[in-house]
Amino acid sequence: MSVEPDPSVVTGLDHWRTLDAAQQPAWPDAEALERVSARLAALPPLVFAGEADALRAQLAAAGRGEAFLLQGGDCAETFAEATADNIRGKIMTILQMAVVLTYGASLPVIKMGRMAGQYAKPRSSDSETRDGVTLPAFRGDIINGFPFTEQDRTPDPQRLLEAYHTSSSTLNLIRAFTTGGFASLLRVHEWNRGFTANPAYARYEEIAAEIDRAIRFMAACGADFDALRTVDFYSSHEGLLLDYERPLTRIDSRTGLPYDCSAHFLWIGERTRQLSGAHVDYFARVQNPLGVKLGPSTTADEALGLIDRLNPSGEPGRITFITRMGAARIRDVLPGLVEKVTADGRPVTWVCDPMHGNTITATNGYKTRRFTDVMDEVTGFFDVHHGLGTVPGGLHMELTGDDVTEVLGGAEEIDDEGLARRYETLVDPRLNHQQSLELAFQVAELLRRH
Ligand SMILES: O=C[C@H](O)[C@H](O)COP(=O)(O)O
Ligand SMILES: C=C(OP(=O)(O)O)C(=O)O
Ligand SMILES: [Mn+2]
Repeated sequence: MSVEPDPSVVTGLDHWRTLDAAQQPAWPDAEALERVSARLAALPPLVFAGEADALRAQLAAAGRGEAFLLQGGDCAETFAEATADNIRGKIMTILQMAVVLTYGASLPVIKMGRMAGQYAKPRSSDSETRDGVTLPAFRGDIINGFPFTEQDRTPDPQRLLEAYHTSSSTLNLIRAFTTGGFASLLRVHEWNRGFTANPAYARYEEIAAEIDRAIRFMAACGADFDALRTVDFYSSHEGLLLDYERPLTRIDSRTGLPYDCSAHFLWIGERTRQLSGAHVDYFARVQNPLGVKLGPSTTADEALGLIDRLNPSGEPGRITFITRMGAARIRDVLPGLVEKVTADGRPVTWVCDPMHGNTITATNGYKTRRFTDVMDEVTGFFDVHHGLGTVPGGLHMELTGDDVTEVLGGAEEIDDEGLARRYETLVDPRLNHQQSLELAFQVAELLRRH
């Protein structure tokens, strides 16, 4: 039986069009956009509403300290990089980190990719100037192209369809890998043994050996490793480009309520979380679990206003606050915010993004981050929550499975010159495969100390 939606629910989904929408492209051809929207609206949803509900329940558990979220992937996915090797590398990295964190936290880890839709980027500047030529800034493959030509940089609505189809094939491979035996706990553990066998990472050997013993203990107890051959893996991206999110929003036949079926989880970015803006209005109306990024200037009133708008009834798991304060500021600014939000009583899940508050420019011009700053912010996040008796619910990372050189440091000691070796990101620097695993092992060490 299907439940018909209240007509006002459906008309409300277009209310954002009357509000200020930050960070949207200026499409040159409104009719072309309309044709694409109609096509997108007729295509199948990418995820099922029931999966988003299951994720909401798991995020609620993370908010209570009964699970831990690991969300990771590129800053900006690209169409060209949606290859089997790349997708496999990111999944492997996230699964390997998740095993280490499961052990470190003694909690189930919710696995989520910034994948299968992370194509739209907010930018500090609308334009870019090179050698006296000014063109629109690159806003992600779903909007325009990276090459610095007028044709590439002109927003093209056909890209929305390519984003949909690329997301669809990415998600298909994710589902195949995570349910077809590739993600089996024993295999992932073997990959981690391979990592710590490298002398460069010997300091993590102790935890790897402990995990090994734990797995042998499980085997001796008769654990059903066949049941551990599949994992749930959720998709997420920044809910930024409303011309994409609106046509992919569907009425759930079970409840008559709208879900944004472009991904399981959508987050509102630091630059688009204005209480009276289009993004907050739009996402308030869909049922998915939502994230909101909170930077160091966030006031308690803003955070409480976001709860009023996005989760007035205080449903557990509905809101995840992803704090990105910067290593230098987290210990000063996070406690007051967490205290005031906690006093409100409506639950939120607190997650740490240790990337976006720690971006610097290297001496040779590369946009980068220091591994030590990233780790310092994660440490500050755990310290603050432990100090307050609140729950550190997860990590939000920019990472890739490749051997890129975009973040400084780690055991490989990537330095300013080293960045040039393999700097491939089109927007923000990502931890490479090894740095991501190092981070997971260091977090496991940290959790052991706590
Ligand atoms: O991913 C985050 C933002 O899109 C990014 O940091 C903005 O970068 P910009 O300052 O280079 O525009
Ligand atoms: C744009 C991003 O982050 P923020 O909104 O926190 O700056 C991002 O996650 O890539
Ligand atoms: Mn980014």
